[in-house]
Amino acid sequence: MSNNKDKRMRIANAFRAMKSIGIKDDKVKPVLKNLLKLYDKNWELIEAENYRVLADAIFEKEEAEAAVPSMKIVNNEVEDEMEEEAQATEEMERPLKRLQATEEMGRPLKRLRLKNRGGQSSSHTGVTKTPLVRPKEEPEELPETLPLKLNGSHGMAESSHPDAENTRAKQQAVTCQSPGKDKEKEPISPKSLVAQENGDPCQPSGTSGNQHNTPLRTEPVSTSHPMRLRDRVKGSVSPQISSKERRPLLGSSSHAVHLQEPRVEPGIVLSPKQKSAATPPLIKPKDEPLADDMPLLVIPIATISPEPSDEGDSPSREGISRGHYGPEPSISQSLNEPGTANDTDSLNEPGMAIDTDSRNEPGTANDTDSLNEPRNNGKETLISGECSSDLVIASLPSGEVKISLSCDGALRRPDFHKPNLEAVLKMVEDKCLTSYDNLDPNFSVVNLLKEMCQCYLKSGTESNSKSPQTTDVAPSIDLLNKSSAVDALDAKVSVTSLNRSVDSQSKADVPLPVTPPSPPHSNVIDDGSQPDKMAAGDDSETDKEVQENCAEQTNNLNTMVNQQPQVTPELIRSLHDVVDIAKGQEKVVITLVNEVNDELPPSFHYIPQNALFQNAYVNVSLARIGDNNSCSTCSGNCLSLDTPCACSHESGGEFAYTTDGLVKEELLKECVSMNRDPNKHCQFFCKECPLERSKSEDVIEPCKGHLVRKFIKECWWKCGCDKQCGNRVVQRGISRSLQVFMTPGGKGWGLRTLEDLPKGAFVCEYVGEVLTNAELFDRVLRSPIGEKHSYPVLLDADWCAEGVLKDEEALCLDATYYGNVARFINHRCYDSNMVEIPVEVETPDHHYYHLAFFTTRKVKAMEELTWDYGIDFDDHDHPIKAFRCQCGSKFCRNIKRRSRAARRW
Ligand SMILES: C[S@@+](CC[C@H](N)C(=O)[O-])C[C@H]1O[C@@H](n2cnc3c(N)ncnc32)[C@H](O)[C@@H]1O
Repeated sequence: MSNNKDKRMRIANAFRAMKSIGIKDDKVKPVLKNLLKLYDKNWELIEAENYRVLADAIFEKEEAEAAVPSMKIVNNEVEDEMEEEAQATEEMERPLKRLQATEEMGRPLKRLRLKNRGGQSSSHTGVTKTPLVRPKEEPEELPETLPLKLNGSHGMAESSHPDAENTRAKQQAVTCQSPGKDKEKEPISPKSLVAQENGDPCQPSGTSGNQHNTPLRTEPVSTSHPMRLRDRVKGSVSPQISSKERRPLLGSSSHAVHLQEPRVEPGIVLSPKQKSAATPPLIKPKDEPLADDMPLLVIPIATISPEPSDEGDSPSREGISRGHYGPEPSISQSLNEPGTANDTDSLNEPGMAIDTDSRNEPGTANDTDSLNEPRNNGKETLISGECSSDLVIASLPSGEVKISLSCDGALRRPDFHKPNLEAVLKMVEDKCLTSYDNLDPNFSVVNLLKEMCQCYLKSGTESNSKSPQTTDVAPSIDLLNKSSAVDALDAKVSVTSLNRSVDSQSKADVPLPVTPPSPPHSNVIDDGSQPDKMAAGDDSETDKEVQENCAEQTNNLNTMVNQQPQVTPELIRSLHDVVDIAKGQEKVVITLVNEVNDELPPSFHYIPQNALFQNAYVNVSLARIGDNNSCSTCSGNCLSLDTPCACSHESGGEFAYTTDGLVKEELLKECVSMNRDPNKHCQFFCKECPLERSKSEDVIEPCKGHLVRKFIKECWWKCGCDKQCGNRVVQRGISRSLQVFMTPGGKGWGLRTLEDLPKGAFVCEYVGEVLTNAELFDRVLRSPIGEKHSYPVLLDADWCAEGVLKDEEALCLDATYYGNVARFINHRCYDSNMVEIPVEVETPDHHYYHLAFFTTRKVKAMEELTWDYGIDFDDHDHPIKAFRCQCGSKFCRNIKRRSRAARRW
């Protein structure tokens, strides 16, 4: 990448990063310029910690501008001096637009390689029984880059001509029978192989010897379920590890932008799970729409609670907010007792909202309508001697700080009516002015609170190495004590977090979280009905379960722990990510919530589209797309044509999507059935399986079989239709409202929908780095002990197209370091509510395709989205131990295994 391009890219990325946390471009520009100058164009400093320096500088500039109006003049002077930066600035918008355009087109961010290759085929196998998969026709134009064909002895694909298909079908051991019958017949071809690693960290779980001994089992038997590449247990992997140096680096002169071997930045390594912690409810109300520019999610950072007058009991020293006058509550009491305020009615000062509300359900800092029910059905009674009030400060990563004041004592008075907020403030100011000699006559509570926010932010970011109990918010406390606002609020102030401290001492002090982990079945949100019913789209049982689960989820929102935060850069960054883990790269904001423990958002790079790693070879040349693979004469929406255009050939002459953008029933059913009952579907056995070859080139095991998958083919660049054409669904990206959340059932993070989804709806694509299998194996084997590789997916849906796939053609996706929301989708045995379907977009070459998730039935808002990884829990010999499945499905394969084992015992 040239310097200029690099620079433009970095500028664009900086803008993008800021945008993702709600900072507008015009705010970024001058600050970025100044920083570039200040750091002598050292981008690393600016990019570090997700552009923290830049974000801080923008915040500081805003603060300074509020206080010092001449700030802009300074900037102008700098601007004059920085001719070169000005030039760079002019270019800032362009790369952004270019990037956006690229992303909209749904293609990988990188340019793909052009190089000769062997064994290519543009056609799908004709062996499938299903009408939706048709042989594709060979491109009419033969580009220079058209790969060389392999010779027949390797069983290579030739063309989609029926004869050729037949030939290939013969060359391939394609079968619709149990794979166990055929696998032993497959020749092992060790010739011309170089030594490869042993160990099998990523062997698909459906490929065990066990499996072949039990061909009638109903579990998936092919390797086409990518998630069978299991989490690796380091110790169990053979030490005879090969290195990738033995593999030639192919296409090193390629135009593709290659990712370097990613490193997980030490600064964002997650802290171990704090089992006894609970985080605040970060969720927005499910029925509120997400705003594009301003996420509605409020992230409660701190509660400032009036302390009881007895100083000796100060909870601030314990890192625990009491939030009440009167008897000291337990932590769990303080969660649900009055003490934290919601913000319903606000007086919106610029950049700050001060909310006073005495009607809200205490204990919640979210502005969640569903939680704002009056207590006791609105009938409040005065409890003599009890009075409490809380001040809650919540901040959005965009910089907006929200302060909520809850006056619980008022709730208890039947004669209470909501006063005018301005009058209240005026009263407070007057009181302060008359009570204190040394106050500035210009003193105002609003300014005081503003200051408090600033001090809070500053102290939070400066208190890394200090004890969270005492130092995080000391400046705020000092400020308030000095300014007498404490008295104005008729209380002293302690500051606590709604999140849990990672400090060991407070761990000991703080009770266990209030949200207990659910047993496997209690967290089942998906339908647990009979498979046939599922396939038939019977959603009635589902609805009931979903409602129950929604109620459960909503109830969980009421649970919140007032605990001390350790405000670290990691926490700050993760809070940024909480608002939109996609960092503005998707059309929708994707929030993240953790109502279960204090685990921070995981560390990975969000990418909205696949990115090539090193050796993976994907040919997307336009020349490969022939007239039979595109509809150049179409215009507008292909789905509105009387006669389906050429792009429907792949799916048997009719489009895969309905006019509503949903996958058609028949195709959906077929794909679901393929996962649920793979033995009923066509499987094929490679002459020389790339997967086995990746494991060991010394002794290549016979292919364990792959399902012949059905493809959806979408219109693409050579087509005449427009971007809104109904045959372009996956390439338009995520459009549904999704949320990453911490599952209560021990599955870690999961993905859920915030809106009702119809059956057949596109949810998201599985996005990650495109690797060769060999690269993946190397990566897994080299990964540090304890680092889990839970995110690989095989792209083997059409490996049957050729006899021997070259290394660089047998691809997989790894979302461990770079990925999208799909990396959070958990597994559910058998009756998952999503199914993966391969989608052809930019190349007819099925070595590479998009793996898209579609709903298998109606899915209710707040339901967890799941898919069946196809894990074989009976594969005891697998070097990677499968996780203990907590899917909660009635058909859980792991539960069966466990109960079988118990019976044997
Ligand atoms: C693709 S990741 C899914 C996201 C993951 N839960 C996380 O927190 O990042 C796959 C990993 O999630 C966990 N997982 C997924 N489904 C599960 C299930 N049904 N039961 C238990 N753990 C599961 C396993 O640790 C698995 O290796």
